[in-house]
Amino acid sequence: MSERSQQQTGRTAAQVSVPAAVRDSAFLRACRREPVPHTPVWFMRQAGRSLPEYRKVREGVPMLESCMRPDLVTEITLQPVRRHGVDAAIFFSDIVVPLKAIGVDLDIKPGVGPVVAEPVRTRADLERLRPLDASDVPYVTEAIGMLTAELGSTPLIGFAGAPFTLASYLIEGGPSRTYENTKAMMYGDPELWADLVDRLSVITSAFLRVQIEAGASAVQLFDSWAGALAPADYRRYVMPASRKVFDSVAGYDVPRIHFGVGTGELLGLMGEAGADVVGVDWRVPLDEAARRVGPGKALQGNLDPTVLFAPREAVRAKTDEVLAAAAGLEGHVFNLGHGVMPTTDPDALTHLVEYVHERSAR
Ligand SMILES: Cc1c2[nH]c(c1CCC(=O)O)Cc1[nH]c(c(CCC(=O)O)c1C)Cc1[nH]c(c(CCC(=O)O)c1C)Cc1[nH]c(c(C)c1CCC(=O)O)C2
Repeated sequence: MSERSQQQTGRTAAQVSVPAAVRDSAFLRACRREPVPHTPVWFMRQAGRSLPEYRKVREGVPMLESCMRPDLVTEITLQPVRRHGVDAAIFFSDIVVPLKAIGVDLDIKPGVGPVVAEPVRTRADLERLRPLDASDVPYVTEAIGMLTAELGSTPLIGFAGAPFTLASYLIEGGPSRTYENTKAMMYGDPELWADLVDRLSVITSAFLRVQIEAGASAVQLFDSWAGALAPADYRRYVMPASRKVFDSVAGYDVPRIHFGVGTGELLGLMGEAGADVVGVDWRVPLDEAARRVGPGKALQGNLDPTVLFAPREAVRAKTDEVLAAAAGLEGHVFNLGHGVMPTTDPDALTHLVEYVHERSAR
């Protein structure tokens, strides 16, 4: 833990404690690979456009503004917990919120995603990326305080974007399918690239620590687009920065989850970067994923989110396949292989939570 954040809170990592009832939840037990009464379930993007109550409270409020209003953050985070009975809440925010908080000119465009006004391409551009401090994101601390009071024994997952995925938005200026400018910097100016992802690791580490110190009892590092990389390039250009993030929160009693899409070839390395739980998309069955990740780590996943558009019997059959592949794992957190799609029927999600609980009850 940095001296700076110790000064801010007057606490050391060992003094930030998770309440016993939260610590004993099925979700946190599964993350620690301990026996569970049932397989815990939560969904990436469980809060959001699939829920009519979300669309209602978001009416007329831009995405980034909603992330900065503790009353809205609290309400939106709680909505899927109330409706679906999931085993964990995920803090409502976005991976670009810490960048916005340090003054990067960006917006989240509906249906598009994050768009950066002036993409980062040169050494001079790096100067815009100063470290983040708890005082830059007071609304995060406030919202998490309100949330943990409401959530009782339900754990709250904090999250951040990993350096590679954040760098891709900053360099491309928005979403990309090819990451051509990102890779051009990575291969063409490795020193500039290393400086960029190092700065991002400092920002991301601070953002996760703020959430943990405010009461988040697990953290997920989203390297959503890392699947665009070959393993050797991931190891060389990305893993050191992600490892730095995981190391910076290693002293807390809080599991660290790492997730990306299309990362079948990277699962071992993503575990090695410092995760306690490795997230798996739907392309690799969980028993095979466990072989790739190796012992000592729990897995999270991995129902294809589009399965929820099929009839109930098909959803149940595909869920049984996931549970069967996970049967020999040391720890399993049920999730989708990527986020809930906005057009998903919310009742299908509620049914899925009930079904996983029922089928996995021990
Ligand atoms: C890549 C990424 C982003 N943001 C995030 C990631 C990593 C997760 C992943 O791989 O999907 C992380 C994220 N973004 C959001 C959450 C909330 C918590 C949750 O999972 O419920 C989380 C965990 C809210 C959001 N973030 C965003 C929305 C939609 C905005 C809206 O409802 O108006 C939500 C609910 C916007 C956003 N922000 C981003 C994208 C691609 C989009 C979607 C663009 C669109 O389809 O409109 C960047």
